[in-house]
Amino acid sequence: MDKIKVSAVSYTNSIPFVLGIKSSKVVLEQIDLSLDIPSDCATKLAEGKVDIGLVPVAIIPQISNAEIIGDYCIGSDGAVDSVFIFSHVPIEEIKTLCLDNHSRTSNNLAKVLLKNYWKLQPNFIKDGEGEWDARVLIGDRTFGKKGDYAYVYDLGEYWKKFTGLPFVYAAWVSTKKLNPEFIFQFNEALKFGLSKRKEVIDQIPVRSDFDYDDYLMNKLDFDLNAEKRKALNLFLEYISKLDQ
Ligand SMILES: C=C(O[C@@H]1C=C(C(=O)O)C=C[C@H]1O)C(=O)O
Repeated sequence: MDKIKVSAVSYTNSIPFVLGIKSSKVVLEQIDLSLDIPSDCATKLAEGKVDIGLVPVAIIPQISNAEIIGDYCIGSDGAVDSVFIFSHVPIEEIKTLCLDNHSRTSNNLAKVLLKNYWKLQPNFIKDGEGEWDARVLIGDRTFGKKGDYAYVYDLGEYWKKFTGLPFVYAAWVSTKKLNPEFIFQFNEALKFGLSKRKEVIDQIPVRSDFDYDDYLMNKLDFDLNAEKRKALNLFLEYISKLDQ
């Protein structure tokens, strides 16, 4: 039987999921797993190169037959500590915001908040396209960087201020009709990985400028509950009203 192709995010936030998957013999023998930056997870799922991806939620409307599977996601309820607008000037003075080429969700979250919460209209550029006074940065590349910028805006925190809701950055999405038994086993593997977070943290070399324990245990919130689904639908609605 053909293996189910799975792409997961290659960042620290996904280590518990990956550990859970790798610990499940029954899941492992049914899949081919690759680890990719979020924008590549998205492209691989959109192009049919994988059947399941831990994909940035912003791309879900562009994928036909997309179905969220399981009970877990990469989310936060307030500040997440790895999704930022880093700026050299106060937010209302930003002229050009450089987007993060690893991201799909957080680039859109920045656009949604700038338009609807801060009521601002800066220019947006891709990395490498020119000068900027502020940038979106996500994932491990943000660790230890907060001190490098005069103004730091955690987008999970501002989404919560704006809507009162938690946020979903990435979810497990499948494009293939999967056997419910496999989905159950996959979900159990994710749950097991999350239960081993303390062990995961013990394996990561300590750094003085980033608190892995606080990040994986408190800031990230992996439960795809009803509030997060509500937030996800609201976010997708806001994205549909952006002039892209
Ligand atoms: C919280 C995060 O969630 C992520 C943010 C994503 C995005 O902006 O597209 C996609 C996947 C997740 O890794 C993060 O990477 O810091």
